[in-house]
Amino acid sequence: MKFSEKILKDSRVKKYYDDYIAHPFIKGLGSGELDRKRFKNYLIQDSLYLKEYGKVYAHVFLLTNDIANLQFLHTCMGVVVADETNMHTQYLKDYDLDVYKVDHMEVKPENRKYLDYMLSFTKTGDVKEIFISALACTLTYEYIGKTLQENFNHNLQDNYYAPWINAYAGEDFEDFSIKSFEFVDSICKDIDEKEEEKLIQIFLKACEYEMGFWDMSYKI
Ligand SMILES: Cc1ncc(CN)c(N)n1
Repeated sequence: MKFSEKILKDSRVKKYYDDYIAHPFIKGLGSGELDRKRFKNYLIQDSLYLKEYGKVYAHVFLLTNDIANLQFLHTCMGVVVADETNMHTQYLKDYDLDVYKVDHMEVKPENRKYLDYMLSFTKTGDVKEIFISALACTLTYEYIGKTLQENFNHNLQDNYYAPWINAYAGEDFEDFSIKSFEFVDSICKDIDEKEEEKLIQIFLKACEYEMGFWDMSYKI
């Protein structure tokens, strides 16, 4: 079995996925009833998150030598600092904000800790560890987007959060997620069980930080 399949089949990972779908912030996105103040809080923190998250991929880029993977890592940075950030820019207009104004705002501790966790692996220089620490970000959002699209399909046209849901449930993000898995499988093809478990622990810790991010966003 490929390592990416092992990650997805892991019962500890599945538990996080179920808990995200039950989270009030995520349920509110699906129903459209999430308080906009909470979403504003999320947008600000996530805009701050994305610009530093992009640097995690930039570190992997620097440690990579073959052109195919360099192209993929260039895409990763583009998804984060262009595509996702541009979506936030659209929403931020509703709050009389833009990413440049947000740039100088305070990074909340839950956000900072998650970023510092991922950035800590850039110091070890191990591509597998760095990339796996960043992977939960992509995979959990794809899962959340797709699940919300499936569960709330009947009322999405009037849902303020539909552009957010559709972006993460869409083909472009799915393609990004598939390519992320292919990259993981290529860099992890020779690892033993012990290293697999070490990397799964990193993935699980990132899942925990993702949950902390939803809690932080909901709390105002
Ligand atoms: C905190 C967080 N995690 C994941 C994603 C999706 N890239 C995001 N925008 N923000």
